[in-house]
Amino acid sequence: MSNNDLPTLRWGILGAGLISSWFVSDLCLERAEATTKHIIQAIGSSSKDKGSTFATKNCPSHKPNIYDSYDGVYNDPEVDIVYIGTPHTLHRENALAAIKAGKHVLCEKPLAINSRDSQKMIDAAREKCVFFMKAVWTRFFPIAKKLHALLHEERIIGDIASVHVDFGLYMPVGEKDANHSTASRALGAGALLDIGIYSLTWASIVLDSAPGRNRDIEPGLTASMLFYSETDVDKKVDEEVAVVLRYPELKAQAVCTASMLYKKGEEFGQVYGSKGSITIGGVSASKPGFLVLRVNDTEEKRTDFEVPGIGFHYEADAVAEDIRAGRIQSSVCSWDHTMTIMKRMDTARAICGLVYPQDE
Ligand SMILES: NC(=O)C1=CN([C@@H]2O[C@H](COP(=O)(O)OP(=O)(O)OC[C@H]3O[C@@H](n4cnc5c(N)ncnc54)[C@H](OP(=O)(O)O)[C@@H]3O)[C@@H](O)[C@H]2O)C=CC1
Ligand SMILES: O=C1OC[C@@H](O)[C@H](O)[C@H]1O
Repeated sequence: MSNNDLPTLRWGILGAGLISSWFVSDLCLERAEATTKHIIQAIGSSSKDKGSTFATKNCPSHKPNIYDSYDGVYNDPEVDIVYIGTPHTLHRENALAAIKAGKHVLCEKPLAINSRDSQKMIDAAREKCVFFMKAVWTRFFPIAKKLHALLHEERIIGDIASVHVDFGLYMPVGEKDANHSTASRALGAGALLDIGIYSLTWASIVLDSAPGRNRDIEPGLTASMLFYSETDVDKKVDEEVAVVLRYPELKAQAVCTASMLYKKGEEFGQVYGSKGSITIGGVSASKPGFLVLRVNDTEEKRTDFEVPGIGFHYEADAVAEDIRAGRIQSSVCSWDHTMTIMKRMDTARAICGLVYPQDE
C-alpha cells in the first residue's frame, strides 16, 4: 500500500529549530510499515522566511501554510494536531494555547519545567477532551517493547537487581551561546531535564512495571548534580547529574546518569538480573539500536533493530492511532507515566537545589 492510501493526520509545527527538522523529515518518509499518512499542514516560526526555508529543506513534497506566529497554527482549521518543538520553558504556554484552540498536542520533552505545570497542561487537555502527550519518542521504538517482553514476560535474566543508564552528550554550557536552549537557565537548560529524562525513562521501563512492584509506593530517590557554576545563580545549570532509585520490594535499584561533558559510547544501558544481563545500545540513550543478551553460561547474543529514518515516526504513528481510536492519552506514554517522571525530576532538583525561574 502506498502512504497515499492511509488515513491522514495534519500536523502544525511550532518552532523551526533542530528537533522540528528531525521530526518533520521523519514524518515525510515513505515507509512500508506506515499506518498513517502524516501531512505537514502548517509551520509557525518567528519569521516567514525561516519557516519557508525550513519547509523547503525538511518537507519539500508538502505545501504547508507558513505563519510568522504560533497563533497562525493554533487558528488554522486544517491543523489536527500541534507539535511543540520550542525550548522547554515555552511548552506550557504553547500547549495551553493549542489546547484552548481545540487542537490535539504532541509536546516535546520535558513536558514542562516542573510537575505542577505539567499537571496544569494535562488537566487542560482532559477538560477540552483533546489528545495530549509528552514526545518521549524512545518509548515507541520496537526495541523498548522487546526489552520489556524479555525482562517481564520471558523473565529471561531472572529477578532484576539493577539497571544502569547513562546519557552522555558533549555539549558543555561554556561552549554554547549563553542564550542557546541547552545553555540558558532562563530556557530551562540542564542535563537532567534535557537528557537525564531518558535515563529515568529507561529505568521506568525496566522497573516500574516489574512483577512484584508496588505502584502505591514511590521508589526512594537520591540525587547529585554538578553545576556549570556553583555560585552564579544565572549559570547554575546542571552539566552532570546522577539519580539513584531504590525499589525495596523488588530488591532492585536504578542508577540514572546524564552528562553534557562527554559523549557516551554506544552501550548506554545495562540491566542485571539473577540469571544474566542485557546491554542496551545505540547512537544515544534516546535512539536505541541493539540489545546484547547474556544469560549465565550461554554465549552472548546481539540483536540489531533496523530503524528507517531517525525513528520519530514510531511515536507519530502511535499518536495517530490513539487519536483515531478516540483516546486522549497515549496507551504507551500515559499521563501517569509522564507525571511520575516529572515528579522524580522535581525531587532530584529539590535535593540538589536546582531552581528555575518558572518554579517561583
Ligand atoms: N526528542 C528529541 O530527541 C529531542 C527533543 N528536543 C526538545 O525539543 C525542544 C527544542 O529543542 P531544539 O530543537 O534543540 O532547540 P532549537 O533551539 O534548535 O529550536 C527551538 C526553536 O524554538 C523557537 N523558539 C521560540 N522561542 C525561542 C527562544 N526564546 N529561544 C530559542 N528558540 C525559540 C525557535 O523557532 P522559531 O524561530 O522558528 O520560532 C527555535 O528555532 C526542547 O524542549 C528539547 O528538549 C530537542 C532535541 C532532540
Ligand atoms: O532529546 C534530546 O536528545 C538529543 C539531544 O540533541 C538534545 O539536546 C536533547 O534535547
